[in-house]
Amino acid sequence: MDVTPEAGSAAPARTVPSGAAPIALDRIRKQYPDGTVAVTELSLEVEAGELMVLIGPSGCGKSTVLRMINRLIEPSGGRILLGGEDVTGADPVALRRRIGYVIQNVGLFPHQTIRTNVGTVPRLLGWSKDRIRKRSDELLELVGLDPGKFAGRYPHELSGGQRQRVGVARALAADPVVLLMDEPFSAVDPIVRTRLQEEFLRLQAEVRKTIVMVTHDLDEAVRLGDRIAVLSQGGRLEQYASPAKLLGEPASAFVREFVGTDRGIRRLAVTPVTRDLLDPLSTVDSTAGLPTVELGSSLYDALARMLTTNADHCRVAEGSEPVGLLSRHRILSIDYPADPAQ
Ligand SMILES: Nc1ncnc2c1ncn2[C@@H]1O[C@H](COP(=O)(O)OP(=O)(O)OP(=O)(O)O)[C@@H](O)[C@H]1O
Repeated sequence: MDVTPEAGSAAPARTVPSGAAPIALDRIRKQYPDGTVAVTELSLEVEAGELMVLIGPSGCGKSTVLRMINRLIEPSGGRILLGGEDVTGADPVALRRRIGYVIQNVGLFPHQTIRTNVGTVPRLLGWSKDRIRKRSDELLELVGLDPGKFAGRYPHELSGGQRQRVGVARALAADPVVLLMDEPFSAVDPIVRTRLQEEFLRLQAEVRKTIVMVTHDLDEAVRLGDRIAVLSQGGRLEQYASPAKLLGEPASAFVREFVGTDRGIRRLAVTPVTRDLLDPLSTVDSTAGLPTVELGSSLYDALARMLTTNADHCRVAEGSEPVGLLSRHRILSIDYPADPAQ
């Protein structure tokens, strides 16, 4: 992958992985001209290569925060640091070339081919035609679209899910140090959405960008986020934590209500199968016919396998080696730490 940093890029030497920069919001504020205070004062940091999700009720300021990072919205106060560099006063157009942006419904140019759409930022950066073409095709492949089939098509000749992938390819084309995504998967139906999320996780494992994603879907946040920031009205930070911590230890009544009554199920999705939960294989007369899950897969997956096969146990393996048995009963009787706020 082309990781040539753009002139003026300030990604510091310590940035790991290369091609991604940490973001720090330092007491940023936004008051719109009509007096609405969308973001009161928000400070948080996103590590290089981390996927951070912003979530909260409608109107709490998520999109405002996101758009202040690429200065589509000018902050009223505070600082934004990208790779340690204060970009609050930087030229917004140059800044946006270092920051990929993916929005709902993508916003592809309808009269340009898919390849031309993907090459938008490289063209602005003055890359040669050959390099743009090569890069566009590489990106299309990366998001699972065969360039031979799709590069010459126009946006209306693609499905919604395919267009969304083109949007991601376009945002990644000039190898930005940060990717901002505003409800990127919400315009597609739930099945396509789940598939796009899975593909996106695979893609992120490969490109390891620093990503800030806005969503209103808690399941999406839990599935995709390394950390989740829950905001309340006025862009107030209620909690900033890993999905497991957020579901397991909501920091306030607001967060507890926000993560909802079905958080028990969601916690199963973020809790791995570990050795301490296992019984010996000899607990049952025969393990033949039992479903098998990998050590480290989620309790949710293990339970789902047992329910669909009508089994009370599943075999747990590490690679090809069976290491123990996990029972339904064990999963359902896990004693999570008490919720401190209850
Ligand atoms: N241009 C504007 N002028 C005045 N107020 C605005 C403007 N844009 C947004 N707001 C207000 O700022 C607040 C935050 O809006 P924002 O779009 O950031 O919220 P959000 O959390 O992304 O909402 P949603 O989930 O509904 O998209 C809201 O009260 C909104 O009405």
